[in-house]
Amino acid sequence: MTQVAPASLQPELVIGLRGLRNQFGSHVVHDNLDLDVRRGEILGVVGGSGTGKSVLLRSIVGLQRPAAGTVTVLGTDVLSASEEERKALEARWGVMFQDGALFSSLTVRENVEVPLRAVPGLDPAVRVALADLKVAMAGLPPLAGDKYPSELSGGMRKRAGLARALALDPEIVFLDEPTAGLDPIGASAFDALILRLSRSMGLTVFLVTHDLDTLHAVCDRVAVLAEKKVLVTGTMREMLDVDHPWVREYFHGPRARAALGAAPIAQD
Ligand SMILES: Nc1ncnc2c1ncn2[C@@H]1O[C@H](COP(=O)(O)OP(=O)(O)OP(=O)(O)O)[C@@H](O)[C@H]1O
Repeated sequence: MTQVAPASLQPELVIGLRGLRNQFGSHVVHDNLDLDVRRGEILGVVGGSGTGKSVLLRSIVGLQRPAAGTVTVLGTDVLSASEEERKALEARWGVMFQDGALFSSLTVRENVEVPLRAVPGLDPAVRVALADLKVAMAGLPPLAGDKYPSELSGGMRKRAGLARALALDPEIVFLDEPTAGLDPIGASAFDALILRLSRSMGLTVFLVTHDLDTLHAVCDRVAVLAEKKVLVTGTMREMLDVDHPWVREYFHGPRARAALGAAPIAQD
């Protein structure tokens, strides 16, 4: 008999996608896609190139309107939310895009201040102090706050993008390929930072990645995009038993074996 955990012990869902469909003209990217994300977990979203990982992220945060389906985030139906509800919701999540998506004419501190400017009645000196705190939390040296994005390395720009995503103390952060373009040492430092922030702040992390080392090092669960939907979700260990050509190739290939040998594993 299946044992059902009492409601108080069941993980709280912070994102629920049901029957999601995304298409561009006649090109269907997602069809009848379902996905749940639990509070406090780090979920890695993987899939072949063009399977729609970024489109999925964009449709959750409201940058891409799905053709069908529902998107529920923190209990709010995103697609039918009023402007006011959406604004309230956006204050509870942060997004870090691949290149950091920083404003080039603003310093790092000023970039991090941008979301804080929406907080009514926040004293400018407090805003600056909060921005400096987020810069430090993202692992940047204090002087980085005065620099312009063009003066930073790629890894530092990513950290600056993360600092901005953390500006409003979000409950969820969305990270689009955070380690792409980083050298292996920079990438593992970024992995460690994500893990530390998630565990210490109870952050839920929705992480699009191709990086097997990242999956091994930080992800509690993995969701595989294939055949226009989330084909399977589970731990890295569970992925090894999935009988699907792409999943087998990805999780059993030479790169996967190297990552498995190299990385400390965050889950069983
Ligand atoms: N604005 C757009 N207009 C038309 N087609 C788009 C648009 N955005 C994405 N697509 C298409 O949707 C598909 C999925 O794109 P997406 O960027 O989400 O893939 P991905 O899984 O993130 O790929 P990669 O791993 O290469 O980054 C691709 O075929 C892409 O060309």
